[in-house]
Amino acid sequence: MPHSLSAQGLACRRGDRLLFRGLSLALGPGEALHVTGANGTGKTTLIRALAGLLSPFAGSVDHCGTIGLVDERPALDPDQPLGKALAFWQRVDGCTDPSLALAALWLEPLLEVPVRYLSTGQRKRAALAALLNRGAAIWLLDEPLSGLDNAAIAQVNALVAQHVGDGGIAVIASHQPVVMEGLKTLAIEDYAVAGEPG
Ligand SMILES: Nc1ncnc2c1ncn2[C@@H]1O[C@H](COP(=O)(O)OP(=O)(O)OP(=O)(O)O)[C@@H](O)[C@H]1O
Repeated sequence: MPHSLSAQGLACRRGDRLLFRGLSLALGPGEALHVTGANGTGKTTLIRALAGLLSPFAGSVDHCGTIGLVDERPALDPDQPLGKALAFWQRVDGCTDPSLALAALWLEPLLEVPVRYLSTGQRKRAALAALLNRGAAIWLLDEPLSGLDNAAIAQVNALVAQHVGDGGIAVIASHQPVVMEGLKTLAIEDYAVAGEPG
């Protein structure tokens, strides 16, 4: 069955506040969506709902294909050298050749460095390498460009474009511009609940 990700009539609340409602989307192979919105409007909440980590208040999410999530939590053991921390996920994800991901994100010189010593941008690149190694069809990326320098931003844009060009699906929540042909956009404010400031 082809990969897909969809949401119907989604409403999500955090605490006692309804953030958005009536949000529907449908993505198939080779489609990408840029989720935009001011701080606190619910981009992270939407990504977590799409990942199945948060139950929506109303509506539903369906997907077909493996999900790979990158968010502010890199899920890499801070006490391990980067190479070992990544190797843990390589075993979990059944990745036999991490060399492409390490090269694509310029991580080879950092493999002996404990994760806790990595800079913000280096840590983000490491999380993206783990995503590449996962081989997931559906990428859910929450602020994947934050903390990255210009070269890394260009590289991540290229990697996402390549993933989508290869038939993958990507949802990218980002304040920064995402450069990709055919990219759809979802402004989360369009689904904000009236009288509920962000
Ligand atoms: N566990 C929680 N309990 C209560 N409120 C929460 C919780 N987590 C988040 N919120 C609130 O929900 C709102 C949406 O948060 P969310 O992280 O989804 O926004 P965002 O659009 O991703 O923001 P940003 O651009 O700053 O990353 C915010 O007002 C936030 O304070």
